[in-house]
Amino acid sequence: MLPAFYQSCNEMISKWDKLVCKDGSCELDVWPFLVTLRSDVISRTTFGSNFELGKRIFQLQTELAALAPCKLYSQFTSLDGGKAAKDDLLETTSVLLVLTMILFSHHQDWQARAREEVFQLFGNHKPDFDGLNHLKVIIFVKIYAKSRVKKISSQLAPYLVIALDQAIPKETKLRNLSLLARVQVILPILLVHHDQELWGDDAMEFKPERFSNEISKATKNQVSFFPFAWGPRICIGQNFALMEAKMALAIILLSFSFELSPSYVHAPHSAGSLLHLDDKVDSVKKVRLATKEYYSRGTKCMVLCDPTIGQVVTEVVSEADFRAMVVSEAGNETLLMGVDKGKAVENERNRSNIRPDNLLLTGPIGAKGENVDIDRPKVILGHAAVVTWATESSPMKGVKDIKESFSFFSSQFIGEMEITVKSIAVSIVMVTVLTWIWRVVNWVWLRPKRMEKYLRQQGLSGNSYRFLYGDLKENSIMLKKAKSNPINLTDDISPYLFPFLHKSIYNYGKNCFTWIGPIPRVNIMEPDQLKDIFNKINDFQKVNTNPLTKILGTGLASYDGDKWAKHRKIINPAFHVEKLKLMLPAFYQSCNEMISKWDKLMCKDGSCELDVWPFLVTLTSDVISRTAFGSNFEQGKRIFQLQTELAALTMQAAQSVYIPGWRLLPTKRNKRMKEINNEIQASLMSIIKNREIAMKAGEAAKDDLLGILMESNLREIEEHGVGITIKDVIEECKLFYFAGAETTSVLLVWTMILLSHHQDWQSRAREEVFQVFGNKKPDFDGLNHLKVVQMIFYEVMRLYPPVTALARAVPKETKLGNLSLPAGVQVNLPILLVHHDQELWGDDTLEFKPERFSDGISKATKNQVSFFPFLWGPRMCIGQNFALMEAKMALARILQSFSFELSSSYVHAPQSVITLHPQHGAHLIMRKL
Ligand code: HEM
Repeated sequence: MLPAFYQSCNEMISKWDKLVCKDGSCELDVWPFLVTLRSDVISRTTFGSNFELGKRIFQLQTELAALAPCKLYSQFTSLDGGKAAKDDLLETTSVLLVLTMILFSHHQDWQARAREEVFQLFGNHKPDFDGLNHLKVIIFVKIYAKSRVKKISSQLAPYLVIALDQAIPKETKLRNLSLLARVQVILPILLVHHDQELWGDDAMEFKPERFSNEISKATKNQVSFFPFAWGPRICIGQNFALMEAKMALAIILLSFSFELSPSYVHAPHSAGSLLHLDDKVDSVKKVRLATKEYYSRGTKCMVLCDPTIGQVVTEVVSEADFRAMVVSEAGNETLLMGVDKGKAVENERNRSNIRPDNLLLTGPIGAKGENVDIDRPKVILGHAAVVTWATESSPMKGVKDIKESFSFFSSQFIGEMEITVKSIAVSIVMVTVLTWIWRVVNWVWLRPKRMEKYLRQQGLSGNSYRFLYGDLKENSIMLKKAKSNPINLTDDISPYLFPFLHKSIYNYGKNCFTWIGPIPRVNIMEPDQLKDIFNKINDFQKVNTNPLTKILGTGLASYDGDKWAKHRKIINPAFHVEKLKLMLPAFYQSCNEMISKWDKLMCKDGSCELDVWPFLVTLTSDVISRTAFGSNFEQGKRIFQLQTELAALTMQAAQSVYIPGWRLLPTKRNKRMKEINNEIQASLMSIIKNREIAMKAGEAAKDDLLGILMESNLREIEEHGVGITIKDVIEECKLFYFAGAETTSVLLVWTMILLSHHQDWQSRAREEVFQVFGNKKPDFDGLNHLKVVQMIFYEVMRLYPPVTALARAVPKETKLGNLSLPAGVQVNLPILLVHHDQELWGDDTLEFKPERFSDGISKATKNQVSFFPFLWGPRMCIGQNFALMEAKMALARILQSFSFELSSSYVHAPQSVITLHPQHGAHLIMRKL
């Protein structure tokens, strides 16, 4: 970065060269040049461009600082914002340099020593890095500022006032002090730097020799010098700033000598949180400042008056400074500059009398000035000052009537401020509205059309995009129509469940695309492409269509990336086979309760007609209640009912176009969903809290899903410092409920329906169960040996997969085989359609033939990704073994106790409500064995 420093410094020196008069000297206000230098260096080193290019940004920032000091204020008090850091950088080094020049002007001996050192090291050569590191005399002291000014000392002596404040978030011990939460501590850097107890009687004197033996010697190893702050949050740009300042000063010293101009007014002050120098007049060679500079530039200026004598008494401050004061301090205690009556001056000639020790503080000035009690200003020290307004054309000299001057100020200045603020507000609203219009137009039209063109170029086909709704309307009409026609058990259910997709595939081929509102979804049915999608979980992410659906459960199933990996790692142990064994009694108990209920419903002839669907739903939710929470279903019943209701509402919501922000509207559905969610959260929270209390009381972690999850989380925290939060645990529990109960009851119900229809397979399954267990209680090993039952389950899930289709989002342009998918599209993974695909499964694909799986899945699929009821790859269902074990236990107990067949009242109507439900239930004739 050194060349950038050098170039910027040289540019400044060249400008000064041009300003020098014939006698080789000139009077110059160096401050603006040093500010420009600073922003030039920042522009070059940050953006690689020169200042001219960044000038606009810089101008805008300066204007912003003037108009919105409150904003700046807050930015600086929390030193975390990036912008704050940048503004910091812009100001601080210029302040350091200007004060160094002022002090060197006043202490010519040190200026000479510094110049000597620079000449010795560089002669007339360009300063280099090593040389700059060897500059010892140039020591910068006590002049660094970076936070908001908190207090101004009455003896606003030589340098700048500076303090850092630190908020205390919780009650904290500070040595022998106990500080309450929210108290703030002020670290008055300036006062510490000037403290006689720390620095001796000559604390206020300019003596760079203090630092001849490094800072630690000068401070006697105490924390008494911290212009760059101290500790872990020490200014990150310290070296940058010092190197830049050394370079600038070296070049200045090599080119010029300087002294104070007689018109120099020493008045360091601060505006907002930044340190500015007021009329910082310095001289280069023989100097004289153009005090009139503000006037000659035509800039409006402020004049400070002494209210007691009603006269203009002091120098101009910049308009920006004044705006800052007015806006930020309205109604609050205000810091204004004025003069002590005794030292007040009556005319311009004596302006130079204004010294820092004449400064005083005044009280509130009111929002628009109206409330100022001119007669009794709240004077903290000395006399109040009132600010009036002057322009080049009407400089307000010798204002007699303060009230007059004040109303002048109110009408002119505030009026102007209001207009400016109004026009800025209007511009902001306009820009915001235009941006939103652009976004909406892009979202509903331009982007979909762009993507459509791209997809067609890939050889993909589908309907042309229709405004906003895409294919949704047609889809919903077709779905309604399909539902009105009853189907038989042997019919293909895909046109019934997905009539629109079915038609699209028929019209455009398997790789067609459909429109989910303005988002195109490419259908993928080719096993290799599916494999790629399942493996590349970061390229193909979970779809984030409707935030409403998140209410159902955000847990593991909805995360991506690191969060997913972490949660999966913590939850995995809960589904370990060893843990499954421990859950078997819970499975057994729940199944037995169901069987007992059925027993009680039997008529005298030992048979009855029964809709088994609600019983199976109760069974699986009972199992998940017991295994997840160690409590029985009755306790979790409410949660389960609510989850079911929530699923139905979510499905409704997911079928309409997703409009951002819609879910926040207080529609009946949205309100109900929120209510349900809150109740579920509260119930789960109480279960988890009770568990925590028990664990704290020394009870061993339970062997249920929640206990194992909490234990695994604790282990993760011990090993890696962070685990998941209670809120996360709640989300995972909600997910267990939904993913664990719904899916398995669906598997069981279709199994019973299909076994009713295929009595031969029912007999074979029962035979196997009796062979393995007789009438005994099914055990873990035995369940693992149920081969026919396993084949039946696979075939049921092939024909009736509980999860019928999934989608994935494509966040960035991605290759998939020979396809290139643009960012923003989605891929559709139609599990059911792939499971029924004749090309993959043969002509008998729609037939119920469990024997396909007699040699396992890989043989049945010929090692292709053509069967994935639990998905495939790293995101495969975590509860697969749990579900299969539970289903085996249930079917074994049912087969041991009953035979069953379809009732004549059974209506075949599979319905996709997230999972594949039997719309009209499962009416069977059950016979006691
Ligand atoms: C027959 C029963 C089940 C079927 C067919 C099934 C199916 C699936 C499918 C297809 C996925 C992938 C979803 C996606 O990535 O979009 C999945 C994920 C998941 N399932 Fe299951 N599931 C069943 C039972 C269970 C059970 C009993 C539990 C827990 C008690 C469970 C817990 C989960 C979880 C936590 C995930 C998310 C995994 C991840 O994203 O890493 N599932 N399941």
